[in-house]
Amino acid sequence: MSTPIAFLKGHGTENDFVIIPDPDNAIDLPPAAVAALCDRRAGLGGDGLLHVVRSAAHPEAKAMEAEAEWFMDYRNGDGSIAEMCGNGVRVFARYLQRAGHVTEGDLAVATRGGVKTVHIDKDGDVTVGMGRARLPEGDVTVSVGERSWPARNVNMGNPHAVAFVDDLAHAGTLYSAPPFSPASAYPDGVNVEFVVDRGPAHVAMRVHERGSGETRSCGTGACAVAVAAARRDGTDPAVTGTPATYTVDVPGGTLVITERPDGEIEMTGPAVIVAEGSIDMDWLENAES
Ligand SMILES: N[C@@H](CCC[C@H](N)C(=O)O)C(=O)O
Repeated sequence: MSTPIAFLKGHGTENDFVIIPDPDNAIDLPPAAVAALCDRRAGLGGDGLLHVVRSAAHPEAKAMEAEAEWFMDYRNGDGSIAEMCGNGVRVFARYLQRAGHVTEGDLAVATRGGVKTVHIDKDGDVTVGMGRARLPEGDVTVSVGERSWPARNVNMGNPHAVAFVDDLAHAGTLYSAPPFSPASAYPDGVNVEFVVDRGPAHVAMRVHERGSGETRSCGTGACAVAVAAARRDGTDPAVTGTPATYTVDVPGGTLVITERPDGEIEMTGPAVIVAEGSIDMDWLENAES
């Protein structure tokens, strides 16, 4: 029998993750293994997987090792790779704190989207510096059934299409990815957010995530929504010189997003570890094949 490997389970506003601590990058995690672990019925269940590796031990992170000791090797629930996961990096930091690798305060985490600065409160929220949003030009239309809406392109390291709707129920079941046009708009796929207003600088969203389906939260998505809502409201901190803060309700909780005059975006919310255990390697090897 193969040696079991350790896992933890955590979530940030109910965007949930299987966490695999692997400082030396010794565990092979092909897409089929990730998908099996994230399966909610036959596996552990998760929107995605956080592979916790020292930057020095991972070829994609080696160049960041001087800035950040740890690399978040993030995978979507279907096994695909994504550039960035905003809730994931907050849960990743909470894991490092719990494992004793870091204490509360500031730390740097390497991601495929670059090095991110995270601030951990001992028993409270975790804040991440998400970098700047890019707002590529281009008209995109997102559809659900007979309804369609113009969507704003927002890139937070990963691609988002943000559509303002009258009612979040109009997004339907979101069992499959909402179609968009032109079809060439997102050659690598896209995360789609549906947004309604709740009050001044306060919105609510649902999201269909690339590689995971509908999730109960998406951190990069919440940042994309906050920026799209601010621009729609005529607010641009780079112009006013004043930070803009938006509250974004997601089905799994609330995230608070601040965009500063230099364009840097910070996101704050809870990050929780809920369980730890070990994975039966015979099961995993069978599940992969
Ligand atoms: N849930 C994440 C985003 C994860 C990546 C996304 N599905 C993609 O493929 O870009 C978040 O909290 O940002």
